[in-house]
Order: sequence, then structure tokens, then C-alpha cells
Amino acid sequence: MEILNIEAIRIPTITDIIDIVILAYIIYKLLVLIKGTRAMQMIAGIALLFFASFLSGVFHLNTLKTVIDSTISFLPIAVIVLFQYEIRKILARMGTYSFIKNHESIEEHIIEQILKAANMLSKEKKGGLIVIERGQGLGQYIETGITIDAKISFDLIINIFEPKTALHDGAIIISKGRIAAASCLLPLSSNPHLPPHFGTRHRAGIGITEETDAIAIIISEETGKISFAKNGTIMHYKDKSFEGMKNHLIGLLEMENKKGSKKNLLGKIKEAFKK
Ligand SMILES: Nc1ncnc2c1ncn2[C@@H]1O[C@H](COP(=O)(O)OP(=O)(O)OP(=O)(O)O)[C@@H](O)[C@H]1O
Repeated sequence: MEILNIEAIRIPTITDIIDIVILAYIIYKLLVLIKGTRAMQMIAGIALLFFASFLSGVFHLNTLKTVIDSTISFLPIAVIVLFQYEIRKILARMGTYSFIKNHESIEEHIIEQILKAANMLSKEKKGGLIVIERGQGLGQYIETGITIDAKISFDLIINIFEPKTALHDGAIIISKGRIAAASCLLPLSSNPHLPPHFGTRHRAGIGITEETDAIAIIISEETGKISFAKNGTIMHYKDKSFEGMKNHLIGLLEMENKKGSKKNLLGKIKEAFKK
């Protein structure tokens, strides 16, 4: 009896190896992506269904197996419905793929103007929310606000966030090195793990970075704290020095500025999966 069919075994080619490496990478990223999320629980549930189907087959529980198998056949639709938000987000990020570097990316002196304004707002305990567009266009959020289309300056930002003025509510969106609009409405994060004391300003700042690759600077009216949000994660800024803060923001934006020119489809897919 032939135990092993030697004929069927062939030396893997370079293409096979690349194929396997890509697949392994995608599976790894998917597992990282869903670790600790409701998707993980869903996968555990799906695995349980397959196991139950297998067991009912082994013990010839035919009716049970039929019911379980027909449930399994609906799984692809259920996954699309349940994860439509995540799928939409990944596709939107992939859709922003660009061969061309954004030459209008933000410059250092502009960052200084933004941070000087953030510091002033913080000192005076005036709330502020500034969103910086990166690779992914923020047109749909810009449309919710009032068009400004002006050069970025300390004075303008301070004026916009002056309490009780017409434009102070909502966010400023910086696009292509200019203040595109003010009073913009951002999506609120629904992350259940955010501290309950986070109000709508912080949730909006985090929300826009969950939906897009933008960076948000949040200045708390209550505490004067300056925070940065990226990829749905918020970082309270501890180093009070201006240079430290500037380098931090440059660091957050650097991916776009330095790697922007090299950003390829794989990079976009990687970024989409990062979340
Ligand atoms: N969807 C939104 N998009 C943009 N800005 C928003 C949105 N919702 C609320 N804001 C802004 O947040 C302000 C209210 O902030 P709120 O006090 O609820 O939040 P917070 O996170 O506790 O901030 P703070 O620490 O400044 O009090 C609103 O006046 C408005 O300017």
C-alpha cells in the first residue's frame, strides 16, 4: 500500500513561497486586527459551529447536522452585515491609494503656528479641535462646516476657537496646507473602552482618526490638556516643552511626509489592517 504519494510532492517555487508569505501575513494581520474585539468572539462562535457540525456528523445526528450546516451556509452574509463598518473602513483606506506624493503636505512653520495656537487655547482653557488631513481626503467632513480656505496662522486659529463666536463649535480641518473649514462635524467614536469622562470633543477627535488616517489635536476646555489622536488612539501630551510637542506632532505626521512618496498599495492595505 502506498502511504505517501511522492509524485504529488513538488519542490515549492519562489512564487509558492511568496504566495504563502503573503497569505500568512494577511492572516497574522487579521488576527492582530480582531484580537480583543467582538470579531474574536464571533470567530470563536463560528469555530464552535464547525466543531458541532463535525461532532454531529461523527455521531450521526443527522437532523442536528442539517440545521447546523444550513446555519453555516448563511455565515458569509452574516459576516458582511455585522462587519460592514470595518469592511467599509478598510476599502475606503485602500481607495485612497495614490502614486503621487502630496506636495502640499504640511510644513514645519505651519506646525508651529498650529501648536502655538493649541498652547494658547490650553493656557486660556478654551476648547479646540484641529484635524490634519493626511492621505485620505476629508471632503465629506469639510462639507459639514463653514468654508474658510485660508492660510494657517496662529491668530486665525485663536479667533476661530474664541468662545461664543460663530465658528468656535466643532472642528477646524486642515487640508492641503490650508484651513479648509471650521465648525466641522466629526463622527463620534463609539469605542466602549474610552474613559467615561471623555465628552463629545474628545470622542469626535478620536472618531475621525478611527474613520480616516487623519490626525486630531484636541484641546480640553475643562482641563486645558492637549491630546493627539491617531488611528483611534489618544495620547495625552506629557512633555510640556514646545519643541517636544512639535517633534511629537512631526513624528505623527512624518509617515505621510517621509514615506508619502513611497506609499504604495501594500502600504495602504497595511495601514488599513493596522486598526
Ligand atoms: N461631532 C462633533 N464634531 C466636532 N466637534 C464636536 C462634535 N460634538 C461636539 N463637539 C465639540 O465639543 C464641544 C463639547 O465638548 P464636551 O465638553 O462635550 O467634550 P469634552 O470631550 O468633555 O471636552 P472638554 O474637555 O473640552 O470639555 C462642543 O461644543 C463642540 O465644539
